Amino acid sequence: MVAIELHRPHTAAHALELQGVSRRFGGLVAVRDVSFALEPGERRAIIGPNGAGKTTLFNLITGDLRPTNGTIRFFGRDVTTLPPYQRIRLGLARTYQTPLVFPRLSVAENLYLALRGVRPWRLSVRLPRRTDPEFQEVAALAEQVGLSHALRALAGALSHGEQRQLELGMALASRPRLLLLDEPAAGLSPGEREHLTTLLLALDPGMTVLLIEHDMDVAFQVAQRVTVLHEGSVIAEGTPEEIAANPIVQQVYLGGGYA
Ligand SMILES: Nc1ncnc2c1ncn2[C@@H]1O[C@H](COP(=O)(O)OP(=O)(O)OP(=O)(O)O)[C@@H](O)[C@H]1O
Repeated sequence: MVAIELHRPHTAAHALELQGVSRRFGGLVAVRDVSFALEPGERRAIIGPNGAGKTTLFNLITGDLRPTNGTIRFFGRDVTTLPPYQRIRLGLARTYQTPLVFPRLSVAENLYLALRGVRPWRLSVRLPRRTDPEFQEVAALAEQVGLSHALRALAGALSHGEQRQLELGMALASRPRLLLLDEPAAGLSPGEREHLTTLLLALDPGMTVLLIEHDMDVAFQVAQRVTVLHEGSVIAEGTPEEIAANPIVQQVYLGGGYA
């Protein structure tokens, strides 16, 4: 009997797939042979102690760094050698550890620029009027990230938590298929963290989200699966419950103190 193999890329179903990805800095291996895959719509957290390689891994996915070895695919397409802007065109968006907003512009202006950055609208810098469709989009984004009340406020005058909300809105402006969040809860008060968690849980379920997070409560609430990095390698992967109960994770990351 002749076996017929269907010609279909085996990775087509994955929103993001890393295969054997490594990155060296001289003699230091910051990321070592990392492989994992995210289903479309999946929420995944990457956790690990300081120096585990989380930021390096993020930069490899965004294209800010090139891997020394391995392959990275978005929706089945090999993007390993693509520069960041081409990955953005394929539907990638990211936020940063320190919110990247224009402090002297209003919330509406920041959101408008983010919308314009991804669409070839007219070159005018005039803000849209309330009756323009563009204004409706700005208002909808502001509402999605809980900033409807602050459309005219200067971004620089917002609280740290609100700046994170604004940055999230700016990242969502491109309607990304894959959203990377770099420590979204860093520096937030407990109340702000709770608010952010609610916003993240309300994101379009079709969008794939990968977040690096130090805050266990946020990571475990938002993510369906968690990948644990230690000294550049993946040491565990599973549901938040499995990770919280994993003795190796408790030992290396949680110091045995996590119940
Ligand atoms: N550009 C670089 N040149 C040399 N070494 C680097 C560089 N970037 C990162 N490293 C090293 O790689 C290792 C992993 O760093 P990375 O910042 O990715 O870890 P991390 O898990 O994000 O840590 P943190 O939680 O503290 O942000 C560290 O030992 C770090 O010093």
